Amino acid sequence: MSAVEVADVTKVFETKAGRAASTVRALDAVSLTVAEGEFVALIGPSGCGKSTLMRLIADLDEPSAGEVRVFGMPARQARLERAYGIAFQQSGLLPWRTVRANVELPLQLHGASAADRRARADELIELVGLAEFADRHPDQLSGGMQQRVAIARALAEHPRLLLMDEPFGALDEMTRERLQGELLRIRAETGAAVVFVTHSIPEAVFLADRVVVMSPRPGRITDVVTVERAPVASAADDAVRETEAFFRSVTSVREALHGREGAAPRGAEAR
Ligand SMILES: Nc1ncnc2c1ncn2[C@@H]1O[C@H](COP(=O)(O)OP(=O)(O)OP(=O)(O)O)[C@@H](O)[C@H]1O
Repeated sequence: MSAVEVADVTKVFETKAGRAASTVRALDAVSLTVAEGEFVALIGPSGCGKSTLMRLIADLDEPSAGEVRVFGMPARQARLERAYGIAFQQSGLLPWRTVRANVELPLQLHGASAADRRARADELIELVGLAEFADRHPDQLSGGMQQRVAIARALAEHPRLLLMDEPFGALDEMTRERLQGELLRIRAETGAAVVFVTHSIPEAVFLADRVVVMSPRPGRITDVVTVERAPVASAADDAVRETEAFFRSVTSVREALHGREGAAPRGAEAR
């Protein structure tokens, strides 16, 4: 079974400017399959529909045509069964709650006992390296630490899928690279599939098994680059970033994104 199956999905938004109504075709016949445990990065120019696609997978909006399935279920059912965790660019933490209380929130909303909540939250806070900060409030943490809390919260209910929309977009480069390594380590521990939106080619290549390249609006999938892995000890190792294999994959994604003279798009299938 696949983690995510997007089949021939089109999304058209109706917009109103004054009295005139118009439509925006954000996604056009997009098909994408993400296997269980697979890490897929979505990359493409601003406005090409990456966030729209994520919102459709998360059932925060509905496709105009086509179908989204998550672990074989309709997107609505997957949301109700809490089959995935979400971390978006703004960490979305509640400022009046401590780190621990933020991580506990989804468990509390879904009726876990106080003792279970606390045990799970402490385990996750440890996993993201914030044990000393469990009783702090978000405004006492750096941006990178806040994102780690958001990731811990997304993992609270043992999701087999993480949906991440530019979660590291607002961070400085060093923090960002450190969190990328941490995300890979966490993913190796949890075995979760990840769909990850980014504007950064090196970030996509470092993290993903496959990089899905989208075209300017209306968003279509124009290329899928399978990342070449260098034979290093661990995928999360920073040394990966200096390997020939890494550079080759970066070049492949860059060419797919910016187009090669005379190269025709390879079609819309992701697999
Ligand atoms: N609720 C909405 N109503 C009308 N148009 C929308 C709505 N949401 C998105 N759009 C339009 O759909 C297109 C795709 O937007 P989306 O946010 O998915 O792009 P994106 O690839 O995530 O962009 P960015 O990289 O800049 O975050 C844009 O033209 C946007 O203006």
